[in-house]
Amino acid sequence: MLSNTEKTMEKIVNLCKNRGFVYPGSEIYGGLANSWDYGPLGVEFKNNVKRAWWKKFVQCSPYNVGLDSAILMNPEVWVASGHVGGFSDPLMDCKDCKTRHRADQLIEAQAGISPNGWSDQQMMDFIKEKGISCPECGSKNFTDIRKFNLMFKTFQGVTEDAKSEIFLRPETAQGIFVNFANIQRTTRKKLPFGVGQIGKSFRNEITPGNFIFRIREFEQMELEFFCKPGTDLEWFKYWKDYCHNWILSLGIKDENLRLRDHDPKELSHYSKATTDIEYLFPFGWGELWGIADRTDFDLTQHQEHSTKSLEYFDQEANEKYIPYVIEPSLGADRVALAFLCEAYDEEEVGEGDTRVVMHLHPALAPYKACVLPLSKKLGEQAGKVYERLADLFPVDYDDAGSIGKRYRRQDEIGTPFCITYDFESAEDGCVTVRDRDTMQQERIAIDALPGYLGDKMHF
Ligand SMILES: Nc1ncnc2c1ncn2[C@@H]1O[C@H](COP(=O)(O)OP(=O)(O)OP(=O)(O)O)[C@@H](O)[C@H]1O
Repeated sequence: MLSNTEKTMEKIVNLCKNRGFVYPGSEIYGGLANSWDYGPLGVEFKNNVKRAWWKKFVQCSPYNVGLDSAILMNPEVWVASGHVGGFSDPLMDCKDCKTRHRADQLIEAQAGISPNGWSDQQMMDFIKEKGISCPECGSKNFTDIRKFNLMFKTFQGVTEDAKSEIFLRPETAQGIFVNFANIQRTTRKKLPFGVGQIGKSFRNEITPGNFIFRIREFEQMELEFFCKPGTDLEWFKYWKDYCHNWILSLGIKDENLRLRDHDPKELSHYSKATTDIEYLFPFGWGELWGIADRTDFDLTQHQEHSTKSLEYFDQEANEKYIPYVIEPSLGADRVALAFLCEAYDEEEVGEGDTRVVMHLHPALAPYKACVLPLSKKLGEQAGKVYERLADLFPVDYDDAGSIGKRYRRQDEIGTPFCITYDFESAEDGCVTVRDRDTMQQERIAIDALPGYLGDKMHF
């Protein structure tokens, strides 16, 4: 089994392009930098990632409900949230090769420390003092830091003036905060409760890259969990463990994960505690999931700016207060990339023979099984097995080439089971099921297949 540092992004990206997981965006027009399209396998896979999140964070949680709020919001929302004034990255240009960089990322990459919470001046001083250099040309000749707002701006309606200016949301969370009172009133939920949402977000990133790790149009899976002030640190721990377990249960190894607590100097001014769950990508450690205790900051801001009360009446305590919020925020594309990196493997099978295999958890695999007739003559009966299963799960059908070649094609796209219909199948009502990971085969009754596959998808 390859370790994560032995895997290369090049091989993973090529597999994704060649097998229809992810294509470069607008490719026939020469592409659009850092935009990607999910192909036939990619859309199934990414939907499975989102479903797996929804299942555990909304469906199975006794506390949480879901929401799907609009991408375009009243611009005042972004004033209240702090995004208009503060959602910017520290940008620096290399005066020699003219490349553009994020000062915080240069420090992190070259000095190995996180400058979260530092002022621009502190970063500039540090860069000069430690001789941080341009990763492209090695020069130390940088411009001063300029602030660059990451929100995409456009216009609503026919007039393109300041009054019709509108933003594409840079996070889904604010849609939850502005609906807090609606949701609480209509569901009659008592604290603690949470609201989960999956949706597109847009950030005009200065340095996008590393395939789908950092893109300008991406999807987030966010939970805003509202609780009584004073209970927040307990819930912070609860959700941190819950997130960690979710990711382990879908096949990511703990050795490729690290939970990094922000130290007090690094914390945002409104946050009491923040932990990032980081993953060891082939290009190094990267943030996967940000989990933060945001106190009552967001609801207080919206209460002030909207002048609508966002207080909660606690019947038991007979008091009113603004709830505290715990926010676990995860990028769907970013965690999809982590699952792809984790799953990718090249294995020796027999002398001088290797196979490429994606060990995706069955819940995430684009196809749960592939039905293979041993001979084309068995196509009609095998087709019936396929139809029966296709009604329940996404499954593939392949009758081209030798069984060995067909297995390899399915291994490469992560199909966990290959189901061979052979000349005995009509008589004994059974098929041979081959397991992708162990390559072991077992004989299973056709009638038992739905239950067999269903059990394997559990996590
Ligand atoms: N440009 C992006 N492309 C893909 N996913 C993203 C992007 N920006 C954020 N995310 C995802 O959304 C999550 C929450 O967003 P958050 O604002 O906390 O990120 P961030 O701390 O700004 O990330 P980074 O430091 O990597 O820019 C991140 O942990 C990540 O999984």
